[in-house]
Formats: sequence, C-alpha cells, structure tokens
Amino acid sequence: MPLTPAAVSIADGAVEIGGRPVLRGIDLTVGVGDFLALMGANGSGKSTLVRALVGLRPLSKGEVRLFDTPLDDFGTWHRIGFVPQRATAASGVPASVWEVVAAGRLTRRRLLRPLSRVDRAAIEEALEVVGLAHRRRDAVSHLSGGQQQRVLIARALAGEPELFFLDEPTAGVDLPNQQALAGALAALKARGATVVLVAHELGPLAPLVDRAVVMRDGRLAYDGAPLRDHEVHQSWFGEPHTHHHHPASPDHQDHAPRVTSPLDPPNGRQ
Ligand SMILES: Nc1ncnc2c1ncn2[C@@H]1O[C@H](COP(=O)(O)OP(=O)(O)OP(=O)(O)O)[C@@H](O)[C@H]1O
Repeated sequence: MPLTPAAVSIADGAVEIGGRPVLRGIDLTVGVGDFLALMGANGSGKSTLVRALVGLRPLSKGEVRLFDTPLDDFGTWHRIGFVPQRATAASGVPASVWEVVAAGRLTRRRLLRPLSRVDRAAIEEALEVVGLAHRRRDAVSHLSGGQQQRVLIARALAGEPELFFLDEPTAGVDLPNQQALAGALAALKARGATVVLVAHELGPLAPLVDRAVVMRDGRLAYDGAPLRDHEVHQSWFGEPHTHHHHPASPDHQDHAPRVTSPLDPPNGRQ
C-alpha cells in the first residue's frame, strides 16, 4: 500500500491519435498533495497526457483512476480543476472578469439556483488569490494575455478543486504575472491541493515543485527530484534515466545552468 493516497494515476496508458501512437507505456501515480511538473520538448505528449488524465482523450490501452475511482465511474468533477493550454478567455463576447470566474462555480451549484453566499465568497477569494479583484468589472478582452490566463486560473480556483491540472500556464506570460501565478499556486498547495503543471520552464514556480516528470517521444523519460534547466534538456534528448538526482550534490554545483532555452534544438539534431 502506498503511504499517500493517489489523486490521479495511469497504468500502462497508451493513446493513439489518427492511428498514430502518441503515448505509450505510461505509468504514473500522483499522490494527494503532490506538486508535479510535467516537462519535455514540444510534441513529446504532455498535453495529451493531461487530457487523458481528465478524460478528454480516450486511452487505447491502460487505465486512469481519479481519487482511486476508474475514470468512467468518476462523478465528482467539482474536485477537478483544469486550465487548458493557450486558452483565451476573450471570445468576442464582452464577458466581465467576475462573470468568467463565477462560471467556475457552475459545477458546484445546483441547477438554476442563484449564487449562494458560499459561491460568492469562493469567487471573491479566487479573484483575490490571482490579484484581479480590482479588475472584476472589466471586460476580459481588455486584459493582457497574462491577466486573461489568471482569469482562467481564478475560474478553476473558484470551483475549489482538490486536483488541479494546468497546461503551460506561464507560456507567453510576463514575469509579474508568473509571480502572481506562483502566489496563487502556493496558496492552493498550502490548502493541500494536488497540482499537475505542464511547463517548459518553471521560473518563479520552481520552488513549489516537489517532483518532475520529463516526457520524451510519448514516454516518461525521467521521474524524480526537480531538475535544473540543463538537466531537463539532457533528459529530453539524451538517454532516458529514472534515478533520482540530488541537486545539492557536488557534481551539480559546478555546472552553471544553460543560458539557452530548452526549446533550442539539441546540438547535431537540427
Ligand atoms: N488533435 C491532434 N491531432 C493530431 N495529432 C495530435 C493532436 N494532438 C496531439 N497530436 C500529436 O501528438 C503528439 C503529442 O502532442 P502534445 O500536444 O501532447 O505534446 P506536448 O508535449 O504537449 O507539446 P507542446 O509542448 O507543443 O504542447 C504530437 O506529435 C502532436 O502532433
């Protein structure tokens, strides 16, 4: 028996898209309260894995369990929060920040009931946590991309999820917005929530991460202690390795982190 109960797990998972294998042999268990960073190169399968874990992408093989319940039998979706990749809150409809965040409460509300005081308090708290309470009346379309991303995170937070998936929440987001996001996720973590975060670079989120998983070509290439940027780069393109790194060990202290982006093509593979 594992010491910590599992928030989400996938066993021998595979996904095919258009007959092409995109994920293969995925075994991953995320314990309650874990903060996991899912890393890897473009196209390595991170988004597909997150989609499979929330039931948006069917498995061709294997099983997903949410809070120890097979995905098909899982019914308490208000426990799950999901912020998809490159989502835009602005869709031409001039929704206000408050309205978008309030929409996150829908899975908790009973049908056609007005928002309760508890609902309103949760919406307020979510706005506070992402630092957008003062913008509540503004049209989402008037906000910057980073602020829109925070609106979407607040929408997911308003549902008070226990298990939260975020797909590249920092992509294209400036540093102050990344720092605000780190604060929001730290609050969520302190509350005991489980977080699965897809990220190319962790930036201000790095101190929150307990565990890193690196994907390569539809498989898990590394699972262990959080990696530095240059180590992630090696895991993406080098030999798969699954042993635990000890970032404080002397052989790591001599290496300065790579200045180049992990998105750069590896040497000799252009
Ligand atoms: N809807 C789709 N139709 C066809 N192929 C897809 C689809 N979604 C993903 N793929 C393919 O599956 C593979 C994994 O894609 P996925 O988006 O999961 O990777 P990723 O690691 O999240 O990449 P990125 O960092 O670019 O988001 C890629 O080869 C991609 O082209």
